[in-house]
This record gives sequence, structure tokens and C-alpha cells, in this order.
Amino acid sequence: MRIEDYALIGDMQSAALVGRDGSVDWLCLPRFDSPACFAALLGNQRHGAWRVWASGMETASSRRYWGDTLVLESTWDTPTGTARVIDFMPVRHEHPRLVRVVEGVAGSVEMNCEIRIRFDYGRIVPWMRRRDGSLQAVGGPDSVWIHSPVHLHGSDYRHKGTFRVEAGDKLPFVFSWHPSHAPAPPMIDPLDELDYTREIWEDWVSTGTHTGQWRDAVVRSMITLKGLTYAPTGGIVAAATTSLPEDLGGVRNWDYRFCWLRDASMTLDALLTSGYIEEAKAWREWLLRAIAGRPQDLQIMYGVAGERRLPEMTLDWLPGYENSLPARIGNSAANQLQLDVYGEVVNSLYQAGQGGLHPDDHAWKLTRKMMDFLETGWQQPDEGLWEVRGPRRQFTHSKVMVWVACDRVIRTMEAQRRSGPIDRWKALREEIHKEVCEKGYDPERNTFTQSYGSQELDAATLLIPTMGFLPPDDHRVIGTINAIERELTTPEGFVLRYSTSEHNAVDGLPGREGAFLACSFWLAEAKARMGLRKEACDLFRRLLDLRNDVGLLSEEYDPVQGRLVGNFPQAFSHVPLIHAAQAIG
Ligand SMILES: OC[C@H]1O[C@H](O[C@H]2O[C@H](CO)[C@@H](O)[C@H](O)[C@H]2O)[C@H](O)[C@@H](O)[C@@H]1O
Repeated sequence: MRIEDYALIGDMQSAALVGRDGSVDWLCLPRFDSPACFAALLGNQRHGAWRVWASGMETASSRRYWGDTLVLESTWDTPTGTARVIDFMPVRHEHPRLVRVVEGVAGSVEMNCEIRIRFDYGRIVPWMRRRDGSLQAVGGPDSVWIHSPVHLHGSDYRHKGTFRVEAGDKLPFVFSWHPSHAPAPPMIDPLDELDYTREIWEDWVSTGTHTGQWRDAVVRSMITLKGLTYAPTGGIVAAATTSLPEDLGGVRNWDYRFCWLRDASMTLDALLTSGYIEEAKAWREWLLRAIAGRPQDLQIMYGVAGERRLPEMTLDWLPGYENSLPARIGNSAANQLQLDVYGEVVNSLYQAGQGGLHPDDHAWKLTRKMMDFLETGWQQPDEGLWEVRGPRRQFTHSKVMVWVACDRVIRTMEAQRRSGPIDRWKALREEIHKEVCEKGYDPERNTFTQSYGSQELDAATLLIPTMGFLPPDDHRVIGTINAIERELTTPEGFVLRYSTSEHNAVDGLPGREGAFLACSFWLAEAKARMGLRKEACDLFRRLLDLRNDVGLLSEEYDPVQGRLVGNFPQAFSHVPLIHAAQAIG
């Protein structure tokens, strides 16, 4: 399946990807970052998958989410009748579950169910037992129960059944996970859970404040962001997957099932602007727990519960998505220095205060500690927001974001009547501004550059007006936008984050990558801020057209192959979609 052939279902602790062919090819339990029990996404059916489909059909005839929910309905129109499969993960009480209800709509349809559970990312073939009319899979720490309304026959390390549904039939399959040492999970009423799950999502959406012409796209993005939230802690993962390639067949394959301070801060901001204050509160509490300690120990990402060690390793038994190797878990970017993160966090704490969250003394203490670090550390070279694996540099965007930290701490002091060395921080803000405008700007080409003294461009500088570093009508901002459009944009008009040509090789990696969707939305937003509404709208519409049939985006788009690439669905694409929609109005 192509990446755009997948839809997301989830329970705000983990998520599954369901293909158009009716196959669940990705599911990690009990958490987003747990080992997958279905990993066909990074290999094939032998690495674990659960397919439900109509005989004689390759893919479902159509599919959609039920209204403003994360309940997925796939319709199978066949010569003998129509059947639907409704897939969802019930909002979790104790045990994670995946429910698939096969419904007869018209006539009579022959359906199939085939399940191969493979724990530990496709590596462990479990023991299968039949107990009390259900199937149990056990392997190492994991156990799964499958309550099936039809007989599933075991052969060749999989279980399969063929059955018929008539109009009006409803056949629910329930898949429940539990630790293998613990008692079996109690049975649930799957149809009651379906009603409940639907209500939970609809209620959540109804508390938001989305209106206007982009309402549906914005709401689907909001639901996706909520689906990427780890409810027990308030952490937010960058995407539901690992190792979906940025370059098909290449090595740019990373694990995104962690909480990046940058991505999560931006997510929080998007949720706040749509009225979701509870999520903002949970995120602020997550942040205060996760990064407690010395400011110099701050990491740029953590596990969803605040874990600090995320060792990167490769899963050598997996063939990778379309042979894109290696398949990685963990992410060694966790140990990088990315100065922009300080600006993102201080900004998000400031925005949370502006958005109605009560001032918090711990949040203020944290802000002060970050400023203490920045006062001495801001001049260091770093890996920047693109997490380059090449040498550290004086990235312009990193310095702009340090300016943002200074600016927002000063504003917080003024808004909350906090005490601190405001004159020193004002002087620092001034100094950084001057340095960036001197060293990060090329007057000959009238553009900000990727790093001090470099000729290269960087789409992150599109954020300069958004962050308030310079106004949108400043000639240097206009020049930068023009330069990016001229030199860093694909013929289809989508934006690359930087050049990956051989002479640049800033990221230290072989191969190229697609257009970066976040940067393309930033261009649309920057144009809207410059008053170029029509151009902003045109670009925004073209970007919306890249969403798949159920409104989801990955990290990048390969314009040559016309395919979504990179991890999926990706918060860092859906957040700027929301911001661009708001800026365009
Ligand atoms: O492409 C190189 C880097 O890709 C990842 O980082 C990207 O994703 C992050 C999460 O969305 C985002 O915060 C960052 O800005 C992106 O560059 C990957 O995690 C890195 O390890 C990798 O070097």
C-alpha cells in the first residue's frame, strides 16, 4: 500500500493504520512507542497484519470517517451486495482494544478475515491457543485475545475464516491486548463501545471553535492531533509511525513516536487557538515533569511519559517500507542541541498564559532557568530544527528562536508582573536581533540565509514574520520569501526545507527528500500575512489536495512520484495546516 492508502484509528494511547485493502498493517501496544504486533507496514504480511475484506476485491470501494470522529468506515460494493467494515479503538478504560464490526448493508457478501499476530515488530510468532471460544496469542510479555463471531481456522502460522454477511447483520471482532502475566481482559459490548467512542469524539470536537471555509480540514487535523496525544500524561507524539521513508528506498527513516518539545509546543498552540484549553494544561504539566532538572540537561525530545533515554537501533529483520532501510526505533536526535526549542517552549508557555491558562509559578521558574542557560549558551552552534546529522552550525533560525525566547519572557514579565533581570534580557534581545540581521542576512541577494555566512537558504526563515522577529512588510522578509520561492521550491510550487544537493549536504545524509509540507504551509501563511490572500489561498488549496481521501498528511510530498512520503500522519504537517487556515481566514 502507498502511505496515502492508510487511515488512522486510535485511542489516545496508541494508534493503528488501516489500509484501503482492509488490512491493519501497523499497531503498537500498549503505547505508541511499544513494539508493534502488526508491522506489515515495514515489511509484508508475514510481519503481522489483520485483514478483513470482501472476496474478489483488492481494496474497499470507498471509505470515510464517521463525521467528526476517529471511527473509520470502509464500504465494499460487490456484485452480490454491499458490506461495511467499521474500525475503531475504543477509548481506553484499562485494556487496549481494536474492534472491527462487519456489517451487511444490502444483498449478501462473502467476507474474509485473516490475522497474523507477530509480537516485537514482526519477530515473535506467538503460541496460539483456543480458550473459552476465543483465540489467545502469547509471546514474551504480550498476550492478545481475539473474540471472533466466526470460526478462524489456523494454518501456516495464521488464522483465517470466510463467512457471509446478509443485509442487517452486524458481526463484531474484538482484539484485546494485555501483559501476558496478567489475567485475561473482561469482554466488552463492542456495539456499546462504538456508540461511546463516537460520542466522545463528537463531544470533543464540539467544544472547539472552528468555523469558516476551511472548517472540515481544520477539524480533521485537530482530531488527528488529538489522536496523537498520549492521554495519560499529556505528551504528544510527532507521528504514529517509525521509518516511513522521506526518500523512497533511501536511508532517511526515523522513529517519530516520541514527544518533541518543538512539535508538541506548536501542537499546543494550534489546539489553544481553537479553544482546547484542557490539552494545553495537560501539555504544560507534562512539560514541567519531563524537563524537571538542570536547564543544561534539557532534551529536545522525550518519551511520552518523559523518558530520557531513546536509544536508536535498527530492526534488521524488517525489509523496510518499499525496501527503505534501515528500519529504526529510538532516535539519537534526542541528544542534539537545538537552540530553537528554548524559543518554542517559552513561546508556548507565554501563549498558554495569553490563551487563558492560569499563570503557574513552576512554569515561570522553568522559563527563568531556560533564560539562564540561553544567556551563556545562545552563541553555540547547534543542530537546528532540522536535526541535521552533519556538523553543528550557527543556524539563523535557531538564533531567531532564541530572540523569541527573550521576547516572550519579557512579555510574560509585563503580563504577569513577574520580577527578573528585564533590562538584561531586553539588551540580549537587542543584541541577538542585531547579530541575526548582520550575520544571517545576505544584503546582496536580500535574503536571510541558512546559517551565518552561508549562501544556502532555509525554509525555516519563513517563520521570521510569524514569530514577530520582523514585520511581514519588511524588505528583508519579502526578499527571503521571494528567494525561497525562486530557489527552494519545486516546479509544482511546494517548498523544500533546504537544498539536499551534493554541494550543500548540510544534513550529512545521502539521498534527496521530498517537499516539506510544514514549510509549504508556512509559505502560505507568510503570504497571507503579507496581504497576498489570493496567492496564499491558491497554495493552501493545492496543499489540501495532497491530503489523502480521509484528510491525512505525512511529513513530506514527493512531487516527482506524486506520493506522500515520511512518517504518517504527521503532527508537524497538520499544525501548520491549521495555522495557515487561520491566517488566511
Ligand atoms: O531528516 C532528518 C531528521 O528527521 C527527523 O526530524 C524531523 O522530524 C522532527 C519530528 O517531526 C522535527 O521536529 C524535525 O524538525 C524534523 O527535522 C528525525 O527525527 C531526525 O532524527 C533526523 O535527523
